[in-house]
Amino acid sequence: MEVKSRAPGKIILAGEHAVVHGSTAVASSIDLYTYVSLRFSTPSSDNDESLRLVLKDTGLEFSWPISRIREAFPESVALLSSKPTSCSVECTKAIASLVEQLNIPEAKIGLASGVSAFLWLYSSIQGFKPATVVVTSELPLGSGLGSSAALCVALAAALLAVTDSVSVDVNHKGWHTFGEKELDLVNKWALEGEKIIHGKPSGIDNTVSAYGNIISFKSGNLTRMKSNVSLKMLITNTKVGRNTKALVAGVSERMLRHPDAMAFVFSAVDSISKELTTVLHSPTPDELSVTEMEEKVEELMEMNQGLLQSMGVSHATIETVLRTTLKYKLASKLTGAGGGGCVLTLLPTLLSATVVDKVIAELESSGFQCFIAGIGGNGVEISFEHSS
Ligand SMILES: Nc1ncnc2c1ncn2[C@@H]1O[C@H](COP(=O)(O)OP(=O)(O)OP(=O)(O)O)[C@@H](O)[C@H]1O
Ligand SMILES: C[C@@](O)(CCO)CC(=O)[O-]
Ligand SMILES: [Mg+2]
Repeated sequence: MEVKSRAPGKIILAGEHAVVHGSTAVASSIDLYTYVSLRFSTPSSDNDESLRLVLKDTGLEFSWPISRIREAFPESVALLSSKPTSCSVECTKAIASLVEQLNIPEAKIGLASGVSAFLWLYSSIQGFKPATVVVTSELPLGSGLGSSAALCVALAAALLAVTDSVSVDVNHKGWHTFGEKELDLVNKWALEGEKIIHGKPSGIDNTVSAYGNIISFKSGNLTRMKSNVSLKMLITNTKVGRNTKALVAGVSERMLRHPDAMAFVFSAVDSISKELTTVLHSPTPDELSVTEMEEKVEELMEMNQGLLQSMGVSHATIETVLRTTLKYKLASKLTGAGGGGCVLTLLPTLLSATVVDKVIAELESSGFQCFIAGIGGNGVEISFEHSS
C-alpha cells in the first residue's frame, strides 16, 4: 500500500515576524501543494533494509541503512507517535551526524534542515521500519510561501496515517481530510519539524497548512475565519533566495537592541491584523462595499509593509516590486519571512484585465515571476493506493 498526503502552502496577509513575538497574524492557504508518498519496503524489494528519501524538486536522493538509524536514536524515540516531542540535544547531534555524512552539495545545503526534520519525524512516528519516502512540491522552496511547513505537515500526515494514533479509513478512495483530533496531532508534529527548520516558529505556517482556509493566529491559538470575501492576490517571486531561520533571528536581535521601539512596532502590527480580521469577517452585500473593503485591505497591507521595513526584513527586489505596482495604484507587501522571496499585490475586483497584464509584464521584465494562486482552500489531505 502507498500512503499519499498533500499539504498546501500559504500566504501571510498581515503579521509575519510580529507573530513570533506574540502579535496577531492573518494567513490563508493557497492551492499549491507539497506531496509526500510513503511506501514500506516488502521483504522481496531491493531496499528492504534501508530508509530512502527522494527529494524530487532538488533531484537529490538519500538512503540510510536501518541499522544506522537504530544506532542514532534510542529505542524509546520510536514510541512517540501519539506524543509530539521536541528533538532533544542528543537527538539533534545524532541527526547532524547522519546528515553530515550525506555530503549535500554546498549550493543545496539549505536542504540539510529539511532532511533533519524528516529524520526526526520519521523515526519518532514510524520507528525503524524500512521504507521509501518521495517528496515533490508545486511551491517554490525558501520563498515565503511556507514550503517548510507544507513539507512538515505532509510528512506528519503520511507518517501518522499508518499508526494506531489516528483512525482513518484506508479503503476510502481519493483525497480525504482528517478528523479534528487527527488534524491536531498532525499539526503538533509538524510544529516539531518546523522547529528544526526555523529555530523559533510561531506555528502559523503549519497551522494554516494543516487546517486550510483563512486563519487569524495569536500565540498558538487559531481562529478559523469563514470569510465572506474572496480576495485576488498576485504573487510575485523575486527569486532571491533567503532563509527564514536567519531572518527570524535577525528580527529578534533587533528587538534586543531596541526593545521599546520594537514593542511598539509589534503592537502596531497586532492592531493591523486585528483590523484585517474584522474587515474580512464583515458581510459585503454589494459592489460598493466590496470596493471599500478592498481599499481597507490595501491600506492595511501598505501599513504592514512599512512596519516590516522597520523590522529590517525587506529587500531591494521587494522595493522594486512595490514601486512597480504603485505605478498602477496597486498595494503590495512582502509575505512570509521576507529578505527576498515573494510579494503579494491585491488585485481589486474592478481592476481591468489589461492593467493586470501590464503590471505582470512589467514585473516579469525585471526578471520576477508572477502568478495568481487560489486562496483559502482545504488543508492537508491523504489518500491510500492499494496495489492490485
Ligand atoms: N519540497 C521540499 N524538498 C526538500 N526540502 C524542502 C522542501 N520544502 C521545504 N524544504 C526545506 O525547507 C527549507 C525552506 O524553508 P524556509 O522556512 O526557509 O522557507 P519557506 O518555508 O519556503 O518560506 P517561509 O517560511 O517564509 O514561508 C528548504 O531549504 C528545505 O530545507
Ligand atoms: C516570519 C514568520 O513569521 C512567518 C514565515 O512564514 C515566521 C513564523 O511565524 O514562524
Ligand atoms: Mg518556512
